[in-house]
Amino acid sequence: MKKQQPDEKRQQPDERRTPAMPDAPVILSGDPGSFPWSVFHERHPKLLRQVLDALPYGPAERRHVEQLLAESTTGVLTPLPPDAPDHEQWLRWGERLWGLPWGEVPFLWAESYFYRRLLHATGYFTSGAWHGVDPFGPFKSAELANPTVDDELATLSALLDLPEAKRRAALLTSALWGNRADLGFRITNDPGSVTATGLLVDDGPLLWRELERTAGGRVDLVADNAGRELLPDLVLTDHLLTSGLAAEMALWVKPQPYYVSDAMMADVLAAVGRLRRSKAGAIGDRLWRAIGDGTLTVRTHAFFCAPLPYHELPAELAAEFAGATLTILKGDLNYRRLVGDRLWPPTTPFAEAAGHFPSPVAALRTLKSDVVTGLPEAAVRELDGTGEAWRTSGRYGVVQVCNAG
Ligand SMILES: O=P(O)(O)OC[C@@]1(O)O[C@H](CO)[C@@H](O)[C@@H]1O
Repeated sequence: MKKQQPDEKRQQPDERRTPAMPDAPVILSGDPGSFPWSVFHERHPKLLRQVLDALPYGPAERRHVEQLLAESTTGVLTPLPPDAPDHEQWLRWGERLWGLPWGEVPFLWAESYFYRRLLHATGYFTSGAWHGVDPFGPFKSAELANPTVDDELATLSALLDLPEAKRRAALLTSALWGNRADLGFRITNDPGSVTATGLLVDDGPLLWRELERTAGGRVDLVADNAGRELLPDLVLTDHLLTSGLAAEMALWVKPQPYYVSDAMMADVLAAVGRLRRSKAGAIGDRLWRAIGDGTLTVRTHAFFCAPLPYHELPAELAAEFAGATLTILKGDLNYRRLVGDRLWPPTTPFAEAAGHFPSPVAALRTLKSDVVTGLPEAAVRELDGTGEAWRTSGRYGVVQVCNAG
């Protein structure tokens, strides 16, 4: 008999919205040598060292961070303390998982919980001096302050002068490859050595056709990383609004620090401010006004830091997305949550894995984890033949669309 995977035991909240998931194995992180194992045993130790170097946390916070590292690499899952504001919520999310070694629960679940525990260790939710201090804040600020960002913004601004077809392709390309800029990924990958090589699926033309077909509606963009990824996302947002392809936009961000550089409201404000002080100042000013008059709403929800796939969207969030003419999901983690963090055969049709989403959906994603769907068989054969870690190298990307009319 097949061994039951931990997240198969959990009751699905709404069977009507949850298609029968095929039997692809859920990704776990306990296998030495696997990518998820390296995240816990190589990436996280470096990350925690950088966090402790970047801010003068006191002995108690430092001790808690060291304890988290030990627990998440060699220990078992223990719940948040009872006075944590989301203690009950996590107890439910982790039902039947508490007490298991971290490597034996779904990778997506364990990574999400790691970031939540880091906030606990650094006092983010505890009343006291460190309350509300983003442990990744120094990295995010340093990235935006980098003088090379000025050149990138000048280039992005110049895209708007290109002829329509070229402009569209360039805007998507910038938003897509901007996803390589995530700070978590760069902890174990030298950005200089990672050159983008290939778009494995390009549904870009279909995406623009869908935007034209539904012009005048509300387009949602589920952001991923702050800084260098969010800047091109904002330029794309501005274009969709000024061109009339979207009458309104919703930009969904994380409610709290997560996966190192994931964008929160504070990061949106910092990025818009950075745009306003650059050669792309006109774009920044338009976005500022759009936020002010409600044409662009920045939104968030606790579910964006939940350890669950989008098959389990809470009803109120599913209803919000159902009102979008198109939802654009950025990045690797959103992709994992959209299709389910499973070892799908890479030729599994994207629509089969993503068709449950409440609106037409487009994924702009650089491949930085094992999950992938919708690839042509010949491409998979060729990539496998290279011996390269193509699923996790950040050198490949996809633009995939599903549920379009
Ligand atoms: O969502 P993002 O920012 O594109 O990527 C998140 C990421 O860095 O985190 C995971 C490993 O920690 C991988 O799935 C992926 O590489």
